[in-house]
Amino acid sequence: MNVFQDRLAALSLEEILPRITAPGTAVSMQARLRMASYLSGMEKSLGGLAPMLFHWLDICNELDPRAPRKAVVICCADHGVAAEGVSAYPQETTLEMVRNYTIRQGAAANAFAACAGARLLVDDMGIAADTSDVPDLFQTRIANGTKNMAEGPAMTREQAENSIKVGLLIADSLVAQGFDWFLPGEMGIANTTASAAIAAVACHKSPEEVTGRGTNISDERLKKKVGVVRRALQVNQPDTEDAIDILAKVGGFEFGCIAGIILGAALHHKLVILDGANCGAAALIAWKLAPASTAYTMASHLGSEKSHRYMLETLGLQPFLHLDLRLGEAIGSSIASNILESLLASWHVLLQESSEEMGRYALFQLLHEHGFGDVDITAFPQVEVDKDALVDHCEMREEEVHLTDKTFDFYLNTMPTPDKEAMAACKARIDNLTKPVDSLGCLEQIATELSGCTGVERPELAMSRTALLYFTEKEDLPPALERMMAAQAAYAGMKFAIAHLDCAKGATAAFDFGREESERYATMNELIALAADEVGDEPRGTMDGALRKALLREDGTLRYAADGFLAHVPERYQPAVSALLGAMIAAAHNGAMVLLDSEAVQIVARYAMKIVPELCAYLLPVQPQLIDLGALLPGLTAGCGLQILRASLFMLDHMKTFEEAKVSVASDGPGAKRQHR
Ligand SMILES: O=C(O)c1ccc[n+]([C@@H]2O[C@H](COP(=O)([O-])O)[C@@H](O)[C@H]2O)c1
Ligand SMILES: Cc1cc2nc[nH]c2cc1C
Repeated sequence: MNVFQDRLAALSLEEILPRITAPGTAVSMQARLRMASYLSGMEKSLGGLAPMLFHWLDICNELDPRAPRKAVVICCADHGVAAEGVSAYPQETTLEMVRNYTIRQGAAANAFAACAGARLLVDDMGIAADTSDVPDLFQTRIANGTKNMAEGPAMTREQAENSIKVGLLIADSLVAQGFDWFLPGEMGIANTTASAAIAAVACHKSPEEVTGRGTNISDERLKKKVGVVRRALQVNQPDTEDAIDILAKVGGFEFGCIAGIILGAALHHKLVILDGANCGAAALIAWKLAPASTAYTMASHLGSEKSHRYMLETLGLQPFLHLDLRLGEAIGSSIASNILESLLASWHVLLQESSEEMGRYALFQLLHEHGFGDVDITAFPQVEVDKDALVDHCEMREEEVHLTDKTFDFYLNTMPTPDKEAMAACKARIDNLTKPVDSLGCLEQIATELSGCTGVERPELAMSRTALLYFTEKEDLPPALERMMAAQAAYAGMKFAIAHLDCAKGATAAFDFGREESERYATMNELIALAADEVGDEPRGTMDGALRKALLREDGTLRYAADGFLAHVPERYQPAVSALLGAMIAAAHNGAMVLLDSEAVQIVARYAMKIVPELCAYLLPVQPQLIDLGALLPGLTAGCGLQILRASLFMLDHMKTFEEAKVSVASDGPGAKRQHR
């Protein structure tokens, strides 16, 4: 049964596709000007986030859009090629997972859609089993699974077109329900064999270059899978220039549906945040049908499937999350949506603040001079933000600071170590959550590390209280900047503390200041985020560069022994470096995990780990390890790191085990040893 059956014949792709055109750029031009005027040169500090924000403003054609309403759509289908033994799981896993999404609600898609505040829609595009008894399943089935593409076409041309039309109709329905951002995902045993074949054709690559491990299969099975992809291409000879031909011969119904959702989003000026390689394969189909559709998409992460890199290159998209994901289910896109949403919220606050500060006339003049005189700057809704409630200001004490009873030796001798038992139990549970083993990559690692720091087998979301400690020598931060940082921190759920350094007091006093403030916040927070900015009269954003130059060799290794490295730090940065050192040691000593905001903070942390090796287990570097945005605005990167960490806690909290959800476990690859029911 397909709820759209009666409407499919009336839709004509030939009529619809030419209507897809790229968004304009007028709004982002206005936004760029405003940002430049508000942040007076600091707009570069947003790194790659600003272009993402502008991208959405252009798509929706609004300078100050509302908070986005998000829909995750999981398109499910089976694949005849599963008969070739290309997956680590049996075909019935597709149906079992559909029950998991809808009835037990214990899959990754449930956890991460909740984390993103998104509505979850689960769609049957072609499961090879009866799903009539599954509640809340959107019935849009094209057929009971595709045919085995290693023996002939996976589907007919008509079925391929219909799967795209279903996606278009789903997009229409999402628009009618008021959704702004679409996050398509998929589930279907053996579908990474199909997406590899699509990538080989669309990106002009060999089967070896694009065939990955999917559900984490063994070397032996991977070899076989490469052969199956090769055979599918030889048998079918898909026409590179004909997207429908590619989809029909080596695709799957869920790929067609996602391609349709992308095309529909483009028609309605909505944003699609792409997920892993399977979404990439669908985006390639949409791109071949209507190249402008790609302008309505955004990449989230670079997944572990080999084809993903080539797909994004072909589409001209830049992923910014590096979480070693190999799952699908809109996991990367859910996290990305939170990060983009947080910037959108800060942008909104910035618009409010700055229009008050600069005066409407001055703003109007500025815009007018640049040819945007017709912008209605009075049209932005007002938000009430109590600035004082958002920011703590911490000052160094007036009297001369002495080392208190907690000496450096005291910290060194009493540093805690992570709870190995809790970590092992946490990891064993994660291995048995309903997903291919290790498929949530860094998220699994972060959750396990937090378990070690807290000594709790299953840390809860409530255990991610975070204080952002931002060390600065500046007396007066530009108000718009402070407001933006405060908004960003508030949105990420971090207590924002500005710790004012008085450099005249010297490095030892700064160390004590750092350690005391950090200790104070660590008693109330499980996480301490550490940020600092440039000091002295250097141009902005130079502390990273200065420390890199002073403390690292060309190849990125540490230049000095830990003992006395401070003497090699340029004098003006010594207080900040000392304060950071004190803060990270004191935080870890109190069992708090430390989020490292910038490259400078990371360099300090690498020296700190040489002094106190136990620190390693308590530190969470964010950029470029997890997120690659080049963002410099203090706290922004740490805030993104916190969103990633929180996502991992949603995983622990919401996901069910194979046993609990009655899902089949792996029979191949590393999962075969570690998963059981
Ligand atoms: O989209 C991805 O990047 C991705 C990477 C690895 C695995 N998957 C998921 O794993 C399943 C397909 O894996 P396989 O080994 O059965 O082809 C399917 O349900 C996908 O959602 C998805
Ligand atoms: C095997 C398996 C494959 C998946 N693909 C997306 N989610 C999944 C969950 C499981 C359990």
